[in-house]
Amino acid sequence: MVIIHKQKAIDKMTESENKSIEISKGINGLEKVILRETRGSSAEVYLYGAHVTSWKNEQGEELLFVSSKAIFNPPKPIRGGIPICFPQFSNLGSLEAHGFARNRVWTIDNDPPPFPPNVANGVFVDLLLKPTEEDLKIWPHNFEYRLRVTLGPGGDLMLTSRIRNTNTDGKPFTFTFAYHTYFSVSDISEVRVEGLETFDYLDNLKNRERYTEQGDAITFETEVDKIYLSTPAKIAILDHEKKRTFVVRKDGLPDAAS
Ligand SMILES: O=P(O)(O)OC[C@H]1O[C@@H](O)[C@H](O)[C@@H](O)[C@@H]1O
Repeated sequence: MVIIHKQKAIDKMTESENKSIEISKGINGLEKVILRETRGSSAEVYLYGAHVTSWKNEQGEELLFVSSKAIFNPPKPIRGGIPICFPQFSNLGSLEAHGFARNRVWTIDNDPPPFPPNVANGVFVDLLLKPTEEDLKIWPHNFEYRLRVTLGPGGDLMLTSRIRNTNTDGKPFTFTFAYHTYFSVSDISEVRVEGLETFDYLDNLKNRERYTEQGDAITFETEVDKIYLSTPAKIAILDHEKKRTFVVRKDGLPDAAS
C-alpha cells in the first residue's frame, strides 16, 4: 500500500510498498518532510535548514536528540537533530558560527541531477539551497547545494551533499562544512566512542590547542568539545545503557567533532 497523506509537487519522489513521503506543517507551521520506510523506521526533515529533526528506528525509538528548549523560530537555528553547517564550520571564517545554511529555507528539488546507479535505495527527499542577493552580500559566491536525505530499507539514515560552484565567471571558492549531528544517548557516562583513539584533535576548551588522543575508546567524564582531525571512515558510538550502537560512516569528510 502506498500512503501519501499530502502530496505536493513531488512527482519524482520514490514510493512503493509501505514507503511514504509526507509533507506537513511542523512546529510553528514550518514545513517538514516525513520519510517512512517499509519496516516502520522514519525520519523528519524541516525545509528550514534542511534540518533532520527526527530519526526513528523500526521500534519507533528516537535516535536523535533535540533539546526541549529548541526554538523552531527563524532566523534562530534549531538546536539538536542534524544541523547543516555551511559554508562555514564553527567560527572558521567571517560568517556567523556554522554558516547560514542552517537558517535558510531550502526548497524541495524535484529534478535533481542523477546519482550513480549504485547509490543505496530507500525513501528519500532532495533539497536545494541557492544564495539570495542578501546572502551574496555576506558570502559572494554563487552555489547550488543539493542535499539528499535517504532512509534506507533497514532504517539507516544517509545524507549526501552535492555542492556546485555556479559562479558565472568560473571563479573558485573554498568552504568548510559539517553535519553537526546530535545523537540521542543515555547517561553520557555510559557512552563510549570507538575509532578516534590515537588521532589528533583540537581542543575547543583549550583555545583549540592540538593534542593526540591516547589510550582506548573515548569516554566522557567532564565536558568535551573537540575536533578530531583526519579521522577514519567508520566511527562507532556505543551506548551501554540503551544497548545501542551508532555506526557513523563517512566519505569525503575528514574530520569529526565530539
Ligand atoms: O550553539 P551552536 O551554534 O548551535 O553550536 C553548537 C556547538 O558547535 C560546536 O562546533 C562548538 O564547538 C560548540 O561549542 C557548540 O556548542
